[in-house]
Amino acid sequence: MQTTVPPVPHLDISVDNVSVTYNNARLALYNASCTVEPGTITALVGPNGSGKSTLFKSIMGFLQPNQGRVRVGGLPVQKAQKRQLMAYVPQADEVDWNFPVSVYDVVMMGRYGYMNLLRMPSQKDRRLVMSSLERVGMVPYRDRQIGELSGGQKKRAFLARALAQEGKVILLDEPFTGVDVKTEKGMIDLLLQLRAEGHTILISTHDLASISTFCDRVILLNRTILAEGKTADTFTKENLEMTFGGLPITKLKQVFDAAEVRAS
Ligand SMILES: Nc1ncnc2c1ncn2[C@@H]1O[C@H](COP(=O)(O)OP(=O)(O)OP(=O)(O)O)[C@@H](O)[C@H]1O
Repeated sequence: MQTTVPPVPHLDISVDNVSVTYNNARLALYNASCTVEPGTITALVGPNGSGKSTLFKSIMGFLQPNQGRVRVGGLPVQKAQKRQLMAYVPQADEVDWNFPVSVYDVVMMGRYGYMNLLRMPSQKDRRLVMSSLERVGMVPYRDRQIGELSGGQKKRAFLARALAQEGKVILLDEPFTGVDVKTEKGMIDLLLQLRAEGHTILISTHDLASISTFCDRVILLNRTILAEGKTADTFTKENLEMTFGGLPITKLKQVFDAAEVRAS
C-alpha cells in the first residue's frame, strides 16, 4: 500500500497591537501589528535594539506582552505551543554553550514536547533526530559538545532541533550571524525547501543583501511596525532609510548593489 505524506497545513502569524515593556521600564515594542502570511518566508528587519527578538519571544510565548494579542494558525500562543506548531532557532547569545550536552542531545530536545515525563525517545524520535541532522549536514558532529562547534555549526545544530520539532511555523533569530557564505547559502536552500513543504518562516537578519534573493515578504520594525508587504514593494531605499534612521545613502547603495549582484 502506498503511504502519502500529509501536507504541512499553512499557518499564519497574526500580531495585533502588541506592546512590551521590560522590568527596567524600557518600552521595547509599541503597538506592533503585522501578519506573517502562511507558507511564506518573511524577513524581519530593523536596527539593533529595535525589538526583533522581543517580537520573536512574544510570538513564541516566552514573554507576555503588556498589551495586544498574538495568534498562530488562529490559536492563542499557549495553545499553538502545546500543539508543537512553532519551532525557534535562538540567537547564539541566548544559549549556554558550556552546558554538557552533545549536538545529538540538543536536536533530541526538539522532540521533548512529544515525550512523556520519562523522556524515553521512541524509534520515531531517533529517526527524526538523525534525518534532521542529515538535512543540515551535521551528522559527523553529532557527538560533539555544543560549545566545541564553530559559529555556523552551532546555527545548523539549532536549525536541526527546529526540524526535529516538526514545527509548522519556524522562527529564526539572526541565523546568518557568524556564518560563512557557503553555509548561509546552504541554510537559504534549506529554508526554500521548507517553504516548498508548506512551512511558514519568519527570519530576522542583518544581512540585507540576501533578503531579496529568498524572502517573499518583509516586515520593517523599529519599536513598532513601520512597513510590511511583498519584498519588491516594501524593501525599498525609502523604507530602509526610515527604519534605520540616518543610515547613509551610500551604505544603502552598497546594499542594493550587492543584492542585485547576488540575484543575477
Ligand atoms: N531582558 C531584557 N530586559 C530589559 N531590556 C531588554 C531586555 N531584552 C531586550 N531589552 C531591550 O529591549 C529593546 C529591544 O531589544 P531586542 O533584543 O528585542 O532588539 P533586537 O532588534 O533583537 O536587537 P539586535 O538586533 O541587537 O539583536 C532594547 O532596547 C533592549 O535593550
